[in-house]
Amino acid sequence: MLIQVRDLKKTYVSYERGSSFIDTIASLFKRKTIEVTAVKGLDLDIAKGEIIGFLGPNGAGKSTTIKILTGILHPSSGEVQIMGYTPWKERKKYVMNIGAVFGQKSQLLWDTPPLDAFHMNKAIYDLEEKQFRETLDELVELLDVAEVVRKPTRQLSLGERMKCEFIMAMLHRPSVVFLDEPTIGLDMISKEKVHSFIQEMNRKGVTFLLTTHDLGDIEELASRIVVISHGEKVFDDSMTVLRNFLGAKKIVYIRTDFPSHWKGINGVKVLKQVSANETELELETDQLPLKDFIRMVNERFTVIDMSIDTLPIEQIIKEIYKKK
Ligand SMILES: Nc1ncnc2c1ncn2[C@@H]1O[C@H](COP(=O)(O)OP(=O)(O)OP(=O)(O)O)[C@@H](O)[C@H]1O
Repeated sequence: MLIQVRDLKKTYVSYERGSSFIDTIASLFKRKTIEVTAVKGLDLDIAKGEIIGFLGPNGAGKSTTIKILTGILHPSSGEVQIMGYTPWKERKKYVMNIGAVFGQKSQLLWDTPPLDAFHMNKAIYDLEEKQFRETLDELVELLDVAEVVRKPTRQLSLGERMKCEFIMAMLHRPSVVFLDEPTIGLDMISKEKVHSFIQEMNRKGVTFLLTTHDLGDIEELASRIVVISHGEKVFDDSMTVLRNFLGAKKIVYIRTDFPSHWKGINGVKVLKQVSANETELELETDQLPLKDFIRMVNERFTVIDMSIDTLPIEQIIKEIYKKK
């Protein structure tokens, strides 16, 4: 295993501050502690080459976990082994092997071109000139930013800047890359570019842990989904299993030549009567298999139009969040 997390716990301890003057004075003598357990015994195994979609509602403990895995934060207890390193113990050596991209935080320098920041990283990571050149040329070509990297960062569009953030994170050829909301604020085309870049890097063997609230990122990229809620893992499996989480449900839109009636049919629920002849249905295929449903529809109605979809992933994730 490339990443191994065992019974990871993190409790933050803070002190309650009084709101009144008297409370403030009193707190100088006796401070009331507040404990928040952000991560409550997390186990996680990630193999080389996986792209993990790491999801959870606000306050679930995602950032806390990522901070521990990148070595920024010490856990309260538990073990983490990433490529043989314990991140918070051997941070200097460890960071040579990892990269990170934060959608909301820049690693570039505002007033200078990204190219200067790339050279700064070359010095920090002590990269050989030849390797640095080769990697830089490859990344610049892949992301199509030959002109962009020469302009001051403050003049770049968000999409251009994000591409440069990726170059910054990948120059030292890390094996594991942590992505935190890497497509936040990007338009569809820039998102696609970022997605295909991540996929290309993944084909070359890079493992990604992707934290995002954007389910488009997850659907496009993740080979496995890990969901945490209130500091505990509530789901860890493939996208296929996730899609079947609420049972084998399908959403059927159907337009018939005359008004259709669905009352009393086992496994069929009307979600929306779009118009007299158009209906949106939820089909429970455990109770009424798709082939039987289609046969029944053909016997009863003349179908003008029909579409059959899986449940929207948003709905499934919402149910998983509620699980805890
Ligand atoms: N430095 C801190 N001191 C005290 N409590 C903290 C601290 N950092 C985080 N917490 C608390 O720990 C819990 C988990 O927070 P965390 O930031 O890890 O969640 P998250 O899943 O990343 O949320 P979001 O999606 O909103 O970024 C929250 O209840 C939060 O208030």
